Amino acid sequence: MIEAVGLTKRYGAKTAVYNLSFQVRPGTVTGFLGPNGSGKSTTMRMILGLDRPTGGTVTVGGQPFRQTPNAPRQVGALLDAKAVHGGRSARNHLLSLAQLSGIPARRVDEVLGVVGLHDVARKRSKGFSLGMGQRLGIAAALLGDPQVLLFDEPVNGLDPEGILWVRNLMKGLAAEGRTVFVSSHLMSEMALTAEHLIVIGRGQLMADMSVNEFIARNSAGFARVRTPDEPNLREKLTAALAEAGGQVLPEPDGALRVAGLPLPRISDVAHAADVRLWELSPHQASLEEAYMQLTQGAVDYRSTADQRAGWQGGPPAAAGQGPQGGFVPQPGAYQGQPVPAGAPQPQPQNPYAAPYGPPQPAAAPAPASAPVPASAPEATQPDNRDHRDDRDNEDAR
Ligand SMILES: Nc1ncnc2c1ncn2[C@@H]1O[C@H](COP(=O)(O)OP(=O)(O)OP(=O)(O)O)[C@@H](O)[C@H]1O
Repeated sequence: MIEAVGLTKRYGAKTAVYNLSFQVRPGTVTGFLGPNGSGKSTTMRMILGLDRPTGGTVTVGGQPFRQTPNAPRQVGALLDAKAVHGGRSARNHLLSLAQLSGIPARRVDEVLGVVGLHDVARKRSKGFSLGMGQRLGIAAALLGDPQVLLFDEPVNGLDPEGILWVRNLMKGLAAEGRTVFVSSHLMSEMALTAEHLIVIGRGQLMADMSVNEFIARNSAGFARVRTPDEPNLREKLTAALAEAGGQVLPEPDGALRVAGLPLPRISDVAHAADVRLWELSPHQASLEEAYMQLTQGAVDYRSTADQRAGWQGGPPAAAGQGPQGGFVPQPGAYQGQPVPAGAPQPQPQNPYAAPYGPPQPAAAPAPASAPVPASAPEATQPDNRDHRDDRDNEDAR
């Protein structure tokens, strides 16, 4: 298990990570998400003892990484796949790592087989494609057969087959009871790979919960409604639903997406308007939409075009798209419980984002593991990173 308590990292005036507390448990893949510059790599480097925290602690298996006996056999990591001596062959690169940690040479050939690089094992890695480099980095992480694995953007540069391979590898490692902590920007991929998510924004914890709970809390549900294909029925229903307080959007296939009204109310409104329904189904947004919603205020770098357009997150999810591309009915407004008048609103999880979508019925209270920091960290400074000047990085070398 990885455990961070009050983890903080400052680089001069810049606060990269602030008061971060979380646990990464064995037996599941835990996704680590956050916008660019939110502190994911810094957190991973602190877990691995490569950066020293300014405050707080982080342990792996109960001990700080630097005090872990025979650490490469306990913890494996892929942080930067390019951090390889390009003049060496893949096999020699892994052999040198194995020798440093007392790992037998036969394990090198094993992991080359696992990552599918056996045919190019004797080729110099400087000729490797991005995807091959990622595979070599993953091989290095697996070398010590560790119980704890950290992967920073492991699918970077991989083709669809490689992405599928990484997904199955991560799940397989977790199924063996290992702790697997993986950062990624690919939401759809995370939805398929991770069961649990830790989301940070500007160095602070924003969410620590299962993928399903994350989607349920951070995206508004909606209903898909379809009328018979007869003149004016759709328009008539649209007007009646809007009158009843619903937000109605046309779907490309002729159906309507309705937010803000429970399913029974939609049915009653349609009945009163004398419109027959051919479809009335509950839907939930995708992980990507939920993520955009949660992190929209915590993004450091955004196109000026997005700012001019008042960008508020991604486009609505494709009709009926759940996290795995399927339908995900959620408890709430669309599952038959009427919304009581004056019902308490859920407490927003997100310290940055404004509420989005229609009001939802009262949600379960936020878990203790997802606190909103009481005080904001120092103002974000422009990215002026310079690893050459960073003493912690010098220590690590
Ligand atoms: N050595 C350093 N010196 C100064 N600032 C740094 C250093 N390392 C990181 N930072 C800053 O800390 C913040 C967090 O950076 P970090 O690389 O951890 O984010 P990230 O979430 O991994 O980003 P990305 O998704 O873009 O890789 C950034 O604003 C970055 O500029």
